[in-house]
Amino acid sequence: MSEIWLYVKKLHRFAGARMYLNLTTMVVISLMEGVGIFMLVPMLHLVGLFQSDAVSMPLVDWLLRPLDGLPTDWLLPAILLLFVALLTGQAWLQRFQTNMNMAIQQGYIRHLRMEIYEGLLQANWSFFLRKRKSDFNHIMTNELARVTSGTYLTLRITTTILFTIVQLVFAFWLSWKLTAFVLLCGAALALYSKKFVRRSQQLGERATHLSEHYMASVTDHFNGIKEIKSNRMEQQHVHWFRQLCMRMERNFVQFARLQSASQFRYKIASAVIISLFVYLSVAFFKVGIEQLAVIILIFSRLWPKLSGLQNHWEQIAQSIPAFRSLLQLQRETAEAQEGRAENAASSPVDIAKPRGGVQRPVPASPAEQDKLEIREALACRHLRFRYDRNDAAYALRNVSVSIPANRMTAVVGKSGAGKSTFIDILIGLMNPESGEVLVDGVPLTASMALRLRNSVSYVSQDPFLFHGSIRENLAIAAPQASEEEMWEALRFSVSDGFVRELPQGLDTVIGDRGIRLSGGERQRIVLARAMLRKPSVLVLDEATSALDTENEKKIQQAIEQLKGKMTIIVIAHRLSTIRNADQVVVMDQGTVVQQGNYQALAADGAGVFQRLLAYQAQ
Ligand SMILES: Nc1ncnc2c1ncn2[C@@H]1O[C@H](COP(=O)(O)OP(=O)(O)OP(=O)(O)O)[C@@H](O)[C@H]1O
Repeated sequence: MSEIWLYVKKLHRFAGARMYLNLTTMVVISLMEGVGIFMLVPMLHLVGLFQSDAVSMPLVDWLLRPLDGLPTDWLLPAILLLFVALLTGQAWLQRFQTNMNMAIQQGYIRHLRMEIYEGLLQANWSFFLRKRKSDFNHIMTNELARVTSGTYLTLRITTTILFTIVQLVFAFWLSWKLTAFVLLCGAALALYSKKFVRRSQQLGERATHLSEHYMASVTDHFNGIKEIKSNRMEQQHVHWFRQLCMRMERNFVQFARLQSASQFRYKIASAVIISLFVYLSVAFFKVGIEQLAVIILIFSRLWPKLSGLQNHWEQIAQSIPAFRSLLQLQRETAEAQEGRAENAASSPVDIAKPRGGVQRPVPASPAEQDKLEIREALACRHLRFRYDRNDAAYALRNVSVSIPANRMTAVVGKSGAGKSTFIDILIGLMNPESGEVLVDGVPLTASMALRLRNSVSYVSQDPFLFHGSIRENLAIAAPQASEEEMWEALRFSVSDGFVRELPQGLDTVIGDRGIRLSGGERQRIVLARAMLRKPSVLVLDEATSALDTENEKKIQQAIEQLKGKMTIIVIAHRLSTIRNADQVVVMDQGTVVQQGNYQALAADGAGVFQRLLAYQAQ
């Protein structure tokens, strides 16, 4: 339950006075409804249905006092007019409250979405290494919807309780004995219904687990659709998917059954209670017919609200696991914020939970565009790093390298040697377990790392393009870039030719992850995008691996023109591409085994580099 209150408090912080106005409006609406019910008595009296005098009813006397001086013939129209005015006022307020509710609810959803998304984007890279990406989709869609509807239901329960209290005050006024009797029955029913709430929570946990699984599998399957189709694995996937869908269906049906079973019992109980109630009123409490009519009216309005309360309660219990998942994610992202001082010392695997509530993501401290330029060298000393501290294997062991500014450094080595890990630490994406990164001799802090990355353009082995036009994919890196600058960047990456030939040129939509382009074309667009940022450090991690020799050569020449203007770090498997590097760093099993210029390393017969060259020459 504490999770729910945290989100109700968030709603309170978000909606502020509007939340109180909303609650107050609800109370006023229920008061008006109570008064409307009371007014039925004098109306029925005036049309001759009730024999006794209406003024024997408490409150009615007070309500009708303003009509005292009126002639008898005007009394009924006057009361009817009042009745219409009252119901019109109530309907207006109801409309106002519904609209306000919707505005608050939708605003709250947007607020939560933004909070989670910002929190995620500001989390450090180590956080993402531990997580399954589909879980974010799941939380941001399904779980967020469950949480917002759960929060809203909690508010509705609060207003229903307020409504109930107001109506009960009316009922107590009329007959405290009958009201106490109904309340006792209600309490007994609520106790009996606890088991339904418990079961709802269990089903909710299963629903969370299943839909998480569903989202992860669907994402995986469509990411791997080419393999599935090429290897004719459709049937296995369909069969597996059917099983999962059936489990989800069973879970939802079970929850619906649980709800209908609890409503069924409520309905039977209400029939028994109403019968007992009427019998006791007439046989024991000797309640007047007007009071009995009003009490029955009040309870007939109240009882569905009480059974609705039970229904809402079960739905809230069902959504508690979603509250937990969301809260857990927000805590973890808050803890993994980039720029937090403690991140500098923490490993990716031992993040502690913050005590108390969710922390508001702290915006990245340095100004967004504040760049950290390297004047002399980007270096590291005695770096050691493990992806998992429970694992004995180190991805980096005692790595010390200096990368001179405005020169080209190539990092080479066998697959798994630690090249990408080294670069990730160098640009401050991850923190080493021990050792340090130095920018011009100054140890890299968490906030410096953010500024350093403002100066870096990183092109990965797996180029990221989104479903949009080439222009949009370029502009995401440099929104202010002019058309001419875009073409210049495309010329650099030898992609201006093929882009010009596309049906809509720069405005051609390239499909999901750039699927309508070839692997090499995708790499070239991403390289152009990297250049548009006008970086002072360019990191190319196997960035031209999918290119044909001719285009790779052209790009290589273009990159060489950059020497002296920016710091270039190239990770390459094809060693012919790094012949003109100023420095080559050779890695093997997490350590730097050789360092020097290409020719010197190639001449070293005992070195790893010569063996790598020899393999490629075969
Ligand atoms: N996210 C991760 N979690 C756990 N271990 C990892 C992770 N990423 C890499 N490793 C391990 O760390 C070691 C170094 O990997 P890294 O990706 O840095 O090698 P690499 O030299 O860049 O390889 P490649 O040339 O194949 O890209 C490998 O043993 C790898 O299995």
